[in-house]
Amino acid sequence: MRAGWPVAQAGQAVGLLGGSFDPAHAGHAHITREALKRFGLDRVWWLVSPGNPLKARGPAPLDVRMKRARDVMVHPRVEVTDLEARLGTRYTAQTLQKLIPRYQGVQFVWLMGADNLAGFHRWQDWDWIMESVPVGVLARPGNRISARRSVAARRYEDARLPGTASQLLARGDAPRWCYINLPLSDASSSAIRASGGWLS
Ligand SMILES: Nc1ncnc2c1ncn2[C@@H]1O[C@H](COP(=O)(O)OP(=O)(O)OP(=O)(O)O)[C@@H](O)[C@H]1O
Ligand SMILES: O=C(O)c1ccc[n+]([C@@H]2O[C@H](COP(=O)([O-])O)[C@@H](O)[C@H]2O)c1
Repeated sequence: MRAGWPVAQAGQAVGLLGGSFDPAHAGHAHITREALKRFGLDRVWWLVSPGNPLKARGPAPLDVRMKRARDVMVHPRVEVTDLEARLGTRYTAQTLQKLIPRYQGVQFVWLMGADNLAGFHRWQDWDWIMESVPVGVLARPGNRISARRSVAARRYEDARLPGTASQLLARGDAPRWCYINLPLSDASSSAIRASGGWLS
């Protein structure tokens, strides 16, 4: 593999946290540490997106967001990556379609905050994602009810693991997903941008 590609061994469980990270903040670091522990993951890779396909506004340059992300997330089992730029993908399903065969034997787990579960059914090939990798959802202030009532939560109700069984998320076949409660962080990139505290 080319230098710069993250490394994982067959048999390991790797969580993928995709985001614009515009900018990365303490909430991202918090849910990442929780996901490592609660979902029994070996590693987490942050996928710093070249640009969210559903957002009209372009983000700050990728190298600037990567640098900030590496400053915010310092952990021996977490890697900040530009994998989507390397793979030439912007949609999550396409990213997974390229990543899974590249890392044979690695069990990927898609991670996201509850706000993203609420709108997950608008993602490209979202049901393919559900059928292909376990999904770990992390509570976020204000999104509990919309996530619970979402199209994805209702369609895949039978595939939901209770929060008390979260350690099993990566240890079985998709579809399986798990919503975990955790101490909430109200940090958000949009609030940081609105306060002018980023790139000013
Ligand atoms: N405070 C938080 N609590 C739980 N999940 C979060 C939190 N902040 C971000 N996330 C999750 O992290 C992932 C990447 O988030 P993203 O880069 O979009 O940051 P954001 O703060 O949600 O940005 P924005 O405010 O611009 O929407 C998403 O799955 C999002 O749901
Ligand atoms: O694949 C899609 O259709 C899709 C639609 C919206 C968001 N995503 C992914 O969701 C992650 C969070 O996006 P964002 O912009 O809210 O940080 C990021 O990895 C995006 O690529 C993916």
